[in-house]
This record gives sequence, structure tokens and C-alpha cells, in this order.
Amino acid sequence: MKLQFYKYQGAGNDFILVDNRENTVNHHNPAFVARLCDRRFGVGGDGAMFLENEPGYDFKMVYYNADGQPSSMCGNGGRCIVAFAQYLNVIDTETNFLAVDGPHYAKIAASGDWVSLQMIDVEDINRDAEAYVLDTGSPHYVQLTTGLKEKDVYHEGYAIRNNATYAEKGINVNFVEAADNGGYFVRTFERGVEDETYACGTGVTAVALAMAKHNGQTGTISTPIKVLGGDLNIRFNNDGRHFTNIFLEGPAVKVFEGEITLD
Ligand SMILES: N[C@@H](CCC[C@H](N)C(=O)O)C(=O)O
Repeated sequence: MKLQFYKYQGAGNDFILVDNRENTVNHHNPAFVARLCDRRFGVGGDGAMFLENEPGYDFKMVYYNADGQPSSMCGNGGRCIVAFAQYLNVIDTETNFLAVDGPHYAKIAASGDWVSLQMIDVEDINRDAEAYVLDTGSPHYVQLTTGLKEKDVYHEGYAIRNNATYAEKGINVNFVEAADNGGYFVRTFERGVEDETYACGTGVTAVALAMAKHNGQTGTISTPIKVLGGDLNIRFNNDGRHFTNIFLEGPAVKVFEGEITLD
């Protein structure tokens, strides 16, 4: 059997996308998805997504981490699947689709490669010593740091993700440093990839909210964030207790497409 796939990236967070509206691909197979995401034996990617039909919505996003396991929400993946849905003519420039954490609205800019994705509202931001811990669709640990460019993100992130508190369910670990433009520089160790990625959408969203809390900022806020793979922006409202109208914004680009033979 041949599988047509598409490769997208959003600020360097890269994904394999498959049009599964006809339900021809049985993706409930961790070894198969992990093999697709393998950078040496497969196509390569931080995750894989299947675009499927869903009554009442434009489409459904089915997301897997690179380890082949289904996971919680992927923000950059969400932006990429929206661009993919436009490429497939499933949507025009706006969409309402269903993901694992519920319904999402998104809008594609006229340029075609900049996607604004509405994220779930957030109420609870907890503390773990100096770090902030919150769920923006996926669980995140946010730690302010210095010297981030030189930081050993793999080993420090790995240690936090695997400590006694987080080992069982896992967590994504974000290190953050203030940047000159009033925004932040962020590097993330991602659960399910078990490595540093070039960007994490739910991660930078968690950082923007945690930093607003840290700085006591309320009102309508827009936070530019630099990651290894480019630039993202998060805008939201904070009334001091609830974070609402949260939008993750950034590039979503088709890199290549191809066909693989499945044995
Ligand atoms: N890359 C993602 C996050 C994907 C899910 C994450 N690895 C997890 O399992 O929590 C993003 O852009 O949000």
C-alpha cells in the first residue's frame, strides 16, 4: 500500500500530515507512527497528524508525538493542520475544527503562511518552587533562567521531565529568558519527542501566560517569543484570574510531499 504524506513546519516544529478523510489509514499503531517520525528510518518529524472528517466541524485533528503515542494538544501542529486543510480546499481562510482538547478557531492571513490559532482558556497556574506549571492543552513547566543560549536544555529538561513529580505522566519543560524586544527567548524539551525541539506552541503559550502572572500584567497582552526555529506571538486577555482569547500566531509552511510504500 502507498501512503501519500505531506511535511509541514511551524517555526521549526515539524510534522508529517496525512489526509485521512476516507479513513484508509489505521494509525492506531505506535510502531507505525514512530517509524514515520524516525529521522533515519522514516520521513522524520516531531509528530504526525491525520486530518479526518468530524460532524459539526470542518475537520478533526488527530495528533501523535514522535514516539508514536497519541498525546495532548500540539499548538504548532494545530497551526500546520489548518494550513494543510486550506491546501486540501477543506477550508478557506477561517476554520472551526476539533482537536483532543476541544474545539479550536483559527484564521489564516492573506499571505497564506501565517496562522493564528485560538487556544483553550486557562485558569490555573501553579508553582513548583520557582517554576510555573500550567496546562495550555498540554502540560508545561516554565522556568526563568539566564544564559539560555548556552544552556544544556536536553540534560536539564530531561531531568525535570523524569523527576519523581512528573515521570509518570511526563511534562514539557520550557526555559525562558527575557529578550531585548520586550518579549522572550524560549527553549523547550518536549515530552513524547524526549528531546529539545525547535519550537513548541503550547509551550510558548504557557510561557507568555506565566510571564504575565510573574510580572503582574493584566489587560490585553501581546507577547513576541523567539525560539530556535523562528518567531511566534501570543496575544490574550488576563483579568487577573482567567486567561481568555488566547491566540498562538506564527508561520505554518509546507516543506515537501511524497509517497511511501508500507510493507
Ligand atoms: N509541539 C507541541 C506540543 C506537542 C505535545 C507535547 N509533545 C506533549 O506530549 O505534551 C506544540 O507545539 O504545542
